[in-house]
Amino acid sequence: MSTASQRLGLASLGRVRAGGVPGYDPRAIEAGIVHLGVGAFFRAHQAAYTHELLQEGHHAWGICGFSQRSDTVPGQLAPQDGLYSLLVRDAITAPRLQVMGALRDVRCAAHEPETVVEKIAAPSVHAVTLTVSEKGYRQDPATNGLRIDDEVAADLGGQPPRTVVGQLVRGLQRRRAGGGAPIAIISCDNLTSNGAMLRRLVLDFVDRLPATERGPLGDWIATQVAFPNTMVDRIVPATSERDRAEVEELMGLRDEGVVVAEPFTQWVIEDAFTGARPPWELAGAVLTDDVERYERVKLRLLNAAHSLVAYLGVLMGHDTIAEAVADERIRGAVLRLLNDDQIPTVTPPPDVDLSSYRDEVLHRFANPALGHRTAQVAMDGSKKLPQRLLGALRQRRADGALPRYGALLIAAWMRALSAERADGSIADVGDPEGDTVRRLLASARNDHEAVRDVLGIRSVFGPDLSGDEELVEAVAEFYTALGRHGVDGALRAVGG
Ligand SMILES: NC(=O)c1ccc[n+]([C@@H]2O[C@H](COP(=O)([O-])OP(=O)(O)OC[C@H]3O[C@@H](n4cnc5c(N)ncnc54)[C@H](O)[C@@H]3O)[C@@H](O)[C@H]2O)c1
Ligand SMILES: O=P(O)(O)OC[C@@H](O)[C@@H](O)[C@H](O)[C@H](O)CO
Repeated sequence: MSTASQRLGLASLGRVRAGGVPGYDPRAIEAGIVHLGVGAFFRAHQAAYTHELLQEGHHAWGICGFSQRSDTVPGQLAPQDGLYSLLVRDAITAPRLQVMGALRDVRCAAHEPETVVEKIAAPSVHAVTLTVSEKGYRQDPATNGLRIDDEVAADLGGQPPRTVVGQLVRGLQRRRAGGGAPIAIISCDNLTSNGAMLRRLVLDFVDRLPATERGPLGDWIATQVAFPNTMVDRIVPATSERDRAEVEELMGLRDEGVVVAEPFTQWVIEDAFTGARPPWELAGAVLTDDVERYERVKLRLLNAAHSLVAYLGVLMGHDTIAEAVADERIRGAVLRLLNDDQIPTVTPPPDVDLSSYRDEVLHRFANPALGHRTAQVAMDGSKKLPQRLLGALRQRRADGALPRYGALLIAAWMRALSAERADGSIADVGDPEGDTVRRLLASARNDHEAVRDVLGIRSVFGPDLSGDEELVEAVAEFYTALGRHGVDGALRAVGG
């Protein structure tokens, strides 16, 4: 019974029954890193690399983490002194459990905006890492600059910062005023050129400040603040109550902050720093001048395939990615998407063989122990498809090819946002453009018009795709087939 177990924490660390515990004293660690967005991925990825550094004696690199909006994670971790366990699961071996001690302080930025600013400004901090999801950056796809909504406007007006970019700029502003030690801001979200994009948003915010407030801040950021691009990879599903119960059983202590991950992990970081940095290469990270090619392979192969598995899986009633990819029809479609439409658009780095990469991705998706839900991967498609699919799709169109499986992926996303369940209600996988898409679908006179209208959402599809008649026709064909004959019918149509 969970109520009988003592909670994981510094005082109970000696009673951990199974699994590794930190080989360092977490109380002796200094927080040289600030992290924004203490979600599941960060705890299984960047914090796990950092934990390895601490194991090696690099004790200046603990992490002070901030959740952005809700205090759920601080509520789970603060009573545990920042300790949590990582449960690594694969199909064959028994799960491996490790208690992580890198997170030395965890707070909610919405409740303590001033503390975020203070920590970013602290001279002992040399890096800020971020996993705030695609949405968290508030990029305006039309301009590639910042989308000025009410919260950004409030941050620009000098309110305690609520947005990620506002927090960064106010922290950097204070840092400069306090001596101006260089720092690295490291986006770890699945976005194309994530570092360059974040730098642009930060400088855009600075440009919009009143001149008296701005001063030479922009010039200082341009020279003293590094925004390395990164490619991050590890499949980390949302933690379930079953995961927590399993860890409690194994460890003999209750851990509310458990994260679950696959064994595979990869972190490629652009070697472009202006000051001290954590030596993450000691934990297996790759520092390179060429992140772009790794990132493109990952987004266009792994993430695009993930989205297709997720949407077809949702439509066919498969709850998990592993179940969906075990379905030969979905697996076949994913292989065609990769072979026909995506692989021709990437030039891999020298150490990556695309066929092996593709096969490994499918093998990773098939991991039945992860329980990664199709609905989780399907969420926020309008923010993900541009990175995963639309760049490759435009490239194929410029080459004169019609990426039919890419068109199927768009049609499946549209259907997943609007599919009718058995009880007549409309499925909603969660997407910032969900209401817009459903409104456009409801008002169109036919499927062709519906697709043209949806591809006319410029913030997702840019100014060009709704005018591509051949593409609109292909998406409409699969959209109709999905509606009339289900996934099987659409796969027959796309294969023909
Ligand atoms: N989970 C994975 O397998 C995985 C793998 C590679 C990369 N990533 C990246 O990490 C991100 C987070 O994934 P996760 O699994 O930790 O998800 P999660 O739901 O556990 O955490 C999401 C984090 O993003 C923050 N966030 C969400 N919307 C925001 C908004 N509008 N403004 C500010 N912050 C916001 C939340 O506060 C939370 O800290 C993904 O979006 C992706 O870019 C995840
Ligand atoms: O994290 P998201 O929501 O951007 O995308 C969902 C998954 O495709 C993604 O998290 C993958 O699991 C991950 O990118 C693997 O490294």
